[in-house]
Amino acid sequence: MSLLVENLSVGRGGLVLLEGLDFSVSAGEALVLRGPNGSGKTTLLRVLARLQPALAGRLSVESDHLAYAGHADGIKAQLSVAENLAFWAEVHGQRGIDRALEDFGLSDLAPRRAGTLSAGQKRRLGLARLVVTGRAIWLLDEPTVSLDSASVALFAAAVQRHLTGGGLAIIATHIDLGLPKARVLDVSPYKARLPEPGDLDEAFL
Ligand SMILES: Nc1ncnc2c1ncn2[C@@H]1O[C@H](COP(=O)(O)OP(=O)(O)OP(=O)(O)O)[C@@H](O)[C@H]1O
Repeated sequence: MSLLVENLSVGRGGLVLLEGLDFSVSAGEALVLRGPNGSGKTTLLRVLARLQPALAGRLSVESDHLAYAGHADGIKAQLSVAENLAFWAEVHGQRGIDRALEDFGLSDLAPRRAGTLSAGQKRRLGLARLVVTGRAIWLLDEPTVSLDSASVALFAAAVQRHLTGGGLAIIATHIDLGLPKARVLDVSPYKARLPEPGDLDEAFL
């Protein structure tokens, strides 16, 4: 199990944001993406998750192994916490939600309608979804937003268990997750050069 990126360029809205990215992540490893607001971390994660195409370069990963958690929690408000997780488990052909409930401190909230959860509880449910997918490659965008320090520790422990079990994780975050062995990739050096006025074709001026 691995994810390999070679000379990758990514962008949004017609602009190249990052170019020349080269990295690989293997089973058992976590890669933390860092960089200022707007530098392109979300865009990179969306490309890795195959939600949008790369502009250039190569991405080698098996799509069937990907689990993406973006800014939206993807929670069904009318269903209970347990029903949400059971739904996602079934979608991914998995059984059993107890470990996900325990990992994210949701056991007591299992019967609660998800729409009534607090922001941090919703986020924990959104992250617990990853566990029930049974997928090996977690792509996580700002996973700790709304989480208190105890919940950040729960999340870090869940990621560590995932890595120990042979999974891998790529995580965009501005905070220290407390994952001692995680590698850090600062995307800033890969920032694409903006086109100079002289680069524009006269026909378009
Ligand atoms: N749908 C879109 N259309 C055009 N531009 C976009 C779109 N989405 C994002 N952008 C722009 O792309 C750039 C990169 O955004 P991105 O969300 O990838 O950055 P980020 O590094 O994840 O930022 P943050 O740390 O704030 O989450 C930003 O300038 C942003 O405004």
